[in-house]
Amino acid sequence: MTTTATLENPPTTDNPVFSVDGLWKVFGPKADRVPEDAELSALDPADLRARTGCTAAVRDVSFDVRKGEVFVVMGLSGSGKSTLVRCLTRLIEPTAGTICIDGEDVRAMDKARLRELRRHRAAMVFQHFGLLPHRTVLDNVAYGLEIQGMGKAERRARAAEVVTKVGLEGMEQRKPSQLSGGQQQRVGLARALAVDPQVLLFDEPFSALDPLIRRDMQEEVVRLHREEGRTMVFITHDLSEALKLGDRIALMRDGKVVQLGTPEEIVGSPADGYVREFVRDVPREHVMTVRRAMKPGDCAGPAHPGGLAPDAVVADAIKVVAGSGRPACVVENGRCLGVVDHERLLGVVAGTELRGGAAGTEPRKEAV
Ligand SMILES: Nc1ncnc2c1ncn2[C@@H]1O[C@H](COP(=O)(O)OP(=O)(O)OP(=O)(O)O)[C@@H](O)[C@H]1O
Repeated sequence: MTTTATLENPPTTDNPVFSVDGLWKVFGPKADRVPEDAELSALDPADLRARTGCTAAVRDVSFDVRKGEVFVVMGLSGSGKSTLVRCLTRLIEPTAGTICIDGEDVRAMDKARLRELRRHRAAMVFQHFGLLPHRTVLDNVAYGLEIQGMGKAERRARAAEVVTKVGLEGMEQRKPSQLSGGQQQRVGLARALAVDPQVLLFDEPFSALDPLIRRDMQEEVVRLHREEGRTMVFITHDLSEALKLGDRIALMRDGKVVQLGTPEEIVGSPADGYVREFVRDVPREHVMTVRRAMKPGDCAGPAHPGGLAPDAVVADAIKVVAGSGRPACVVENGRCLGVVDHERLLGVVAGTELRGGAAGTEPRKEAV
């Protein structure tokens, strides 16, 4: 389920695109006092509401979005996902904390700078695509460029390029009502892409689509990400979507980030009982990699049978091991990093490799 595709520009840890620290968004009367007051800020949501009439939609959240990654914000309805992502460009005003984009303080931006941020640097793709009904596909896609003041010929040429990129070639002159839901969503995506933003912010963009079209669109995002290495922040309440798209996932509950990690870390080393329950039914073999499943160490043989890449998922390794009837090597740059056999692979499927309490990305314990 994970995106193991090789990126031309893999995510980097230096110079995050967004850097968020101690972020709070409290709705309700005298919201400002909540983050400042140790007693109030420690209350659970129901008690806080009873005491103050306030809802803390985002509670003391800190994270970086790295350049080139797909950063997924996941959680159940009401956990604070939309509020958090809207705070990034101040579509919702944060109550406390800091937000920087490329080192620039978003909370200190004036109106003009904010407009520039939303138009050029961090474009949002909404669930309801916000298409203009009387305009053609091409003009809808060109709309963001028009707002930026780009001339007609230039913006139409640019829009035509992006329309092709999202697979809508030949539909340029249609109106939105003449498109399917998935095609409309592609127009919304193309419109955001046309302005060539540094970051794309997706707010549950595919939740209204039927499952097959949804899968198509997910693959489209994976493809765009692979080809362009564009930084994306993606909200979803759908775990399989999060696991499929995310390089890293922030799992939210009651306004807090309860775990931030790769799909493999979240599924393989849940931070607490809530996360464990959340990921209980995930087919682990589609998420866990052989790097984690292998017995580390060179096989000492000359041939390295199997030749699995370290990021191959266990499901693929099972096919290799079952096909050959013998253990397979995990190989990187011609070097054997370790070996997986059927026992290790089954241990991952069964979840028994967690026994002994593996945590974070530490080497896992022996399968039993
Ligand atoms: N304008 C508002 N005024 C008061 N409370 C709000 C407001 N907007 C959101 N909330 C509350 O903040 C909490 C988080 O809402 P938010 O919409 O961010 O959650 P979400 O995880 O995006 O949910 P969903 O998946 O249903 O969209 C909820 O309890 C919600 O009721």
